[in-house]
Amino acid sequence: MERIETPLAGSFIIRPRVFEDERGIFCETFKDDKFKEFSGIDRPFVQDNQSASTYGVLRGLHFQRGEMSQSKLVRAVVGEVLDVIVDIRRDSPTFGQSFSVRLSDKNHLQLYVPRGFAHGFVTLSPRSVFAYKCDNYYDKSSEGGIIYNDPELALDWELDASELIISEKDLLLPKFQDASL
Ligand SMILES: Cc1cn([C@H]2C[C@H](O)[C@@H](COP(=O)(O)OP(=O)(O)O[C@H]3O[C@@H](C)C(=O)[C@@H](O)[C@H]3O)O2)c(=O)[nH]c1=O
Repeated sequence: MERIETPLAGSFIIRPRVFEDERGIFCETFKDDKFKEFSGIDRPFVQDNQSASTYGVLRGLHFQRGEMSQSKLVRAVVGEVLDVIVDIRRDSPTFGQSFSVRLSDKNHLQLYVPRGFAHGFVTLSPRSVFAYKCDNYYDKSSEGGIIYNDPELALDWELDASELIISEKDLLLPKFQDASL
């Protein structure tokens, strides 16, 4: 298991060691001690989530505010997604900056999304199963979001707009400038 830097302060990628043989593959997907070493954070993950999506499904950009903010450790168990994060911590040197990485069942990469980041992903394969750990519970009243195609953020989702499948809720999200962070 190794830690790979991203340009956004506090966020990093985890690459597990993958063992391959005639049966398939094996890899460790989470180790508490390694995670603490990589993140420097001693806070337990308290909720695991999973979603399944078809090609073109875009979920995001989401975050929870204040005391209910969540850090997430995300990965694609099946298929491939483009995962996108935006640093929305006003006091951060990388405030407003974004980073994206392809996560797949081939590269086995995981992305650590710190508290104070907006997060989203789009499915690039026919189907994806996306799994993530959260260090705070889901709280509907703390949910916030930013519209995926905000012109200021100018995120590249790699697919044509006509291919995207987005929930009504996500299509109504505000621009970055108007979002209550
Ligand atoms: C996220 C979440 C949703 N739900 C419910 C609310 C709703 O009825 C249904 C679907 O919720 P959503 O449409 O918000 O699901 P989704 O769009 O997949 O939301 C997720 O998107 C990605 C990008 C994230 O970063 C996650 O933190 C989360 O916000 O599931 C829970 O019960 N617990 C949860 O933790």
